[in-house]
Amino acid sequence: MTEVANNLALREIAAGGQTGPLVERINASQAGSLPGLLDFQWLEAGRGHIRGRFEIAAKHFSPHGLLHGASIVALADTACGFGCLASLPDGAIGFATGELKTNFIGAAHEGGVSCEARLVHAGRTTQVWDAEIRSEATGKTIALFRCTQMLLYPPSKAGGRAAQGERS
Ligand SMILES: CC(C)(COP(=O)(O)OP(=O)(O)OC[C@H]1O[C@@H](n2cnc3c(N)ncnc32)[C@H](O)[C@@H]1OP(=O)(O)O)[C@@H](O)C(=O)NCCC(=O)NCCSC(=O)c1cc(O)c2ccccc2c1O
Repeated sequence: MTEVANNLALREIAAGGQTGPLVERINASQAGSLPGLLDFQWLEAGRGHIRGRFEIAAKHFSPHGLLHGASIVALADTACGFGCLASLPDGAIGFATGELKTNFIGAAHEGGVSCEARLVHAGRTTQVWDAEIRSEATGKTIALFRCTQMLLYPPSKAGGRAAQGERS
C-alpha cells in the first residue's frame, strides 16, 4: 500500500493553528503530494481568492510535446481546493472536488503558468470556484476552469462520517 503523508491537517492549515501566514502554510502542506511534485507555488491566498503558478518543466508536458492539460487542471483544481480551505463556512471541516470543467483556449510552451481563482458561490453545502489560467510568457489566457467543491461536516451535523481530509 502506498504511504501518503497526511500533510493536509486541513483545519489547522485554515485556522492558523500553525505559525506563519496562510499562504506559507499552504505551500508547506503540499510537500510530497501531487501539487508539490508539480512544483506549484502559491503567492497569495485569502477568503474567496487565491493566486499561484508553476514554471514549465519537462514533467508538465504530454508525451508528444504539448503542455499537458492535466497539469493545467491540477493547478486550477488545487487553487480552488486551497481557496475553498481558506473560505470554509463555520462548522465545515473539509471539502472535496465534486465536479470540474475546463476550456483549453490557448497554448503555453515555456516560462510560467499562472492561475487566479475566485469564489463565485459560497453556499452551506457547496462552493463554486472560477479560475483563469494564463501563460506568463505571452500574457494570454490559456484555460478557463470552473469547479464545485463539496463541503464536508462532522458526523453529528451531517449524520455521516468523518471528513474526506481526515481519511487516513
Ligand atoms: C462529494 C461526496 C462527499 C458526496 O457524497 P454523497 O452525499 O453524494 O454520496 P454518499 O454519502 O453516498 O457517498 C458516496 C461515496 O463518497 C465517499 N464519501 C462520502 N462522504 C465521505 C466522507 N465524508 N469522507 C470520505 N469519503 C466520503 C464514499 O466513497 C462514499 O461511498 P460509500 O460506499 O462509502 O458510501 C462524495 O461523492 C465523494 O466523496 N466523492 C469523491 C470526492 C473526491 O474524492 N474528489 C476528488 C478528490 S479531492 C481533490 O481532488 C482535491 C483537490 C484539490 O485541489 C485539493 C487541494 C487542496 C487540498 C485537498 C485537495 C483535494 O482533496
